[in-house]
Amino acid sequence: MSAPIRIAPSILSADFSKLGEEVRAIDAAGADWIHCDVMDGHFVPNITFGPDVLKAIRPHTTKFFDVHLMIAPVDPYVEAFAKAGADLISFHVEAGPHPHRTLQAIKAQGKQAGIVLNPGTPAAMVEPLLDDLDLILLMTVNPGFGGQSFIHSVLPKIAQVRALIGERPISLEIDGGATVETAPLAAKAGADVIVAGSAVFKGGPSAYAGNIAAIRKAAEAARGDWV
Ligand SMILES: O=C(CO)[C@H](O)[C@H](O)COP(=O)(O)O
Repeated sequence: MSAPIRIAPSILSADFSKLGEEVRAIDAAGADWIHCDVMDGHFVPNITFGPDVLKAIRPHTTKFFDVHLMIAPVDPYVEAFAKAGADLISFHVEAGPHPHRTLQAIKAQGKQAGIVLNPGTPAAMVEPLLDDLDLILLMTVNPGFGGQSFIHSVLPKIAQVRALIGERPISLEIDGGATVETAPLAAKAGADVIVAGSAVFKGGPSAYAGNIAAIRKAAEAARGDWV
């Protein structure tokens, strides 16, 4: 039996002038997780927010905070993001030479841990880490900006990672360019968590519930029976 598809709106596409309100709106609209994109202007060519902003929005929802660190180095900031309210912290395997050490640091904070692979990074990079992971995030755009187009050549890697996961309780998330057209392709290949920014936030708050429901319906209809 496959896990249900979860939709994780990326607040990168929210109105930053009223983030608390936006988080409440996507919670009410049916978001499963809240995806928080942290960018440092060094690992990726954009800057978003740090632990203080995460802490400020945390009281606005009880939903699962899925914190995606696009930063290097990672280890000096793990504790701050954990204390700010992250439920899961993911980081890029490309961000440093000691991913296993970083996973241990996240687990030591009592949080779930995830590893992220850029589109150009092979599936095999997750293999030595499988027993320590709660989530694998495959980027379907090059990280740094919302509103980019889904990179279709990542689809075979989604299937490869799904096969590597086997029966382990690891979520397989995709991030970037997810729409009602592309989310089903990812779900069919093996993804069970869909991050979507522009496709959720387009049209303003009155459209959020419809946008989330449409992505969920399309992905659920296409998903594979992986486990
Ligand atoms: O991590 C990200 C970019 O690095 C974003 O989460 C991602 O791009 C989502 O935005 P969109 O759905 O608009 O592509």
